[in-house]
Amino acid sequence: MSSNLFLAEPALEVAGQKSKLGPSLGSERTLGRLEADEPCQAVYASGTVATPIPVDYSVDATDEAKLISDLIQLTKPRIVVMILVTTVATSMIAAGGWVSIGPLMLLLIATALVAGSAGGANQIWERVIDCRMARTATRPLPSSRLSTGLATAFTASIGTLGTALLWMGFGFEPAAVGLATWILYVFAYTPMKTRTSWNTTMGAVAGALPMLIGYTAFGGTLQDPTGWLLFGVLAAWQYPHFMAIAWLYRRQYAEAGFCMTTTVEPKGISAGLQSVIGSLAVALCSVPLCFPSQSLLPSVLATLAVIAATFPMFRASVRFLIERNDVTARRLLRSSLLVLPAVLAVVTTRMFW
Ligand code: HEM
Ligand SMILES: CC(C)=CCC/C(C)=C/CC/C(C)=C/COP(=O)(O)OP(=O)(O)O
Repeated sequence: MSSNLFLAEPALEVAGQKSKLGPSLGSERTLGRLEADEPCQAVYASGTVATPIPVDYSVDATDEAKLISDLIQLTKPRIVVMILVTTVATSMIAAGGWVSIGPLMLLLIATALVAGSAGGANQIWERVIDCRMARTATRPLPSSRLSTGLATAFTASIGTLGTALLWMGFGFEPAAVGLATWILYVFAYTPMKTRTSWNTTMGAVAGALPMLIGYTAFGGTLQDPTGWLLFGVLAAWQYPHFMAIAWLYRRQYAEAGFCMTTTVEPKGISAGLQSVIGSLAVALCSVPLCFPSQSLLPSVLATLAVIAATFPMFRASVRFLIERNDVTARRLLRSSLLVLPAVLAVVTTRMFW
């Protein structure tokens, strides 16, 4: 099914509405292949035209600060920070307790560089289609505050440096996992976004693989079930996390031509069901992680804590399934961002008992 079905949905008030993008997007440029670094004009459904002003970075220190800010924005820093939170947890779980601060800092820097490079490569790939969404049109590339050449050089440099640091500091496995994550995110997930709503499953795999970077860096191996349970927690978590987002931005996704669950099934029942099942799966993967040793009492207490930690996201998912609107979706998104660190905190704390 194409996302045009979504546009035909009268309940969503965009029936029959064609994208109002300027002609330069369709005729002069091919999606994903921007010939020149010209600023795109994003014309939103409301008719508002956004034409960002390119910045000449050579002028003064303020512009240097803007350049740095744009380079940081290119890396999707908030996602990177959350990945680092998971890396701290998985490192301690693999080590069975505290880890030395020096190696941990090196691991966090290396992981941030590889993850930031993946986010940058994704934004380079999507620099034209990102013009079509209000959410992404003001990013540094669509608005031509950053040139594609500079973004590519930066992305390649930090990716190479991060992979080298992972390899030299922690060996082959974490570096290979980092590289595999990068490749899956950039070359599998990113092109799938405009083709099939299964892209979320590919995104969930790519998004969860970094769990195995921290795990293998601090003594775990890819053969350990614990590492894959941690992978399962993050893979499952991404369904409620993203289904809320897919609902909130469903009109923008549809107008831009992205194929998401909420554009192929605009009533949102599928999104709601995936959120509920994802939330249950988070708990299901977390419980065995509460039993790292024979001692029963701490394991049972940790199990209760992990169920309590997951519950807000489960409840928000059920409410979203029953009543699909922006309020329930926003609550679900907010709870997802709190529940992941909470669950990981419980599972990590269990290592100290
Ligand atoms: C299928 C996988 C995923 C998809 C499609 C996805 C998509 C998104 C999108 C589109 C946003 C922006 C929402 C907005 O602009 O309001 C977002 C926000 C966020 N995502 Fe994800 N995400 C995924 C997985 C992950 C993973 C693996 C992490 C980290 C472990 C993560 C962490 C975050 C965080 C922290 C935010 C909040 C950032 C903010 O406040 O803007 N996401 N996600
Ligand atoms: C170590 C390493 C390589 C880590 C990389 C992990 C990583 C970047 C995970 C992101 C997960 C994800 C699918 C985000 C959404 O991207 P999107 O393209 O849907 O978001 P957008 O629409 O905001 O661009």
